Amino acid sequence: MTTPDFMKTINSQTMAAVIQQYPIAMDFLANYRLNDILKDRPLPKALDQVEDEILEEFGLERDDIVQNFCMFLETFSQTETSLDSVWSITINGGVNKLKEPENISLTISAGEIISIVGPTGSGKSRLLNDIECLAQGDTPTQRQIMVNGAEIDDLQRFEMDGKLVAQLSQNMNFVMDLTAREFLEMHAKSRLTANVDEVVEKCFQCANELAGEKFSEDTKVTQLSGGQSRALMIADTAYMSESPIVLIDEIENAGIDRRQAVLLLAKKEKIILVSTHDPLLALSADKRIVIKNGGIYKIIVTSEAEKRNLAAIEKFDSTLLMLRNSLRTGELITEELLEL
Ligand SMILES: Nc1ncnc2c1ncn2[C@@H]1O[C@H](COP(=O)(O)OP(=O)(O)OP(=O)(O)O)[C@@H](O)[C@H]1O
Repeated sequence: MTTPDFMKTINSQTMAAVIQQYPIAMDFLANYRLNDILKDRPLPKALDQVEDEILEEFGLERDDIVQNFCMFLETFSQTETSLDSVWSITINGGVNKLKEPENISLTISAGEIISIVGPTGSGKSRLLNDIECLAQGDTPTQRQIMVNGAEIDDLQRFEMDGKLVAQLSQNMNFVMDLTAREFLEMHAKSRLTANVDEVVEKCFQCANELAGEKFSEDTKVTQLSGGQSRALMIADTAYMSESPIVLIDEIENAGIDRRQAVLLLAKKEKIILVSTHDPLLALSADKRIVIKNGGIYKIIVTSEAEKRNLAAIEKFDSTLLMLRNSLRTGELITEELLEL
């Protein structure tokens, strides 16, 4: 929708209806100290009731406020629609740490899960960073990232900066002292989510399914464990983020149902790249990129035979999980326990 389209909506719909559709509208009103305007009528009519003094403070006429409001909504809605249309990215190879060419071109489509494996220090995070900054031959690897099969120019790179990729990194440090519900609500509103309560509820339930240890809506985010905060961010990314690409760095230590987390994100038609040392996660992906000496050394498509091995790996994994839980609860690790 463009500014003139928003103008029509704003003139014909009550502010209550506009706010319900675009909760971020409340932030705009708060900026102009207009939180308390009458919401049972369209904005121009509501502004008629506002004292001149308040408007003079900002040096604005009533018409300017309406115009600015429409532009504000247009800016936010554009961020949403332009990102809807990313259906693939292509990694064009550069060079490894020895400056040998990678000689590859890999296209990854929406809904695909790609794992990245390789020894510590081999360059897995570097590859994720190249994708995040939409490298154009200007990083140490000289890789080039294309979007929807086409090269991107500086302007597009700038416009997509920070919007294309949601990065779930190892450490989730929350700086604000909000409850889990307040945190989710804040995100829902700033992302123009239409039905805030419903989405917040879904996110919260999903985070609790993923997290080993349950938490309540009133738990402060600063008090969540590493695993719980990771689960909260994964649910938040799945249900609210418009970013078409999700990069996950080392999910295995997080104490959450990591396989379920990755499958959930893929179901949302996102492009998922997971850097991992974990066989369960690596084989859950459609393909895995093997990194050696800073370069893409192999791309392996997960075969049906490998997928069949997942069941056996899951069994090992649940034994390990059970051992971890026994340790945590102060039990002794006996031979009987290992034979279970
Ligand atoms: N092709 C390359 N050319 C030059 N430097 C590179 C290249 N690839 C990676 N590096 C550099 O090598 C270092 C280690 O890479 P990185 O941190 O990506 O490893 P990693 O595989 O993620 O390690 P870990 O498993 O320990 O997290 C970084 O400084 C990175 O910038």
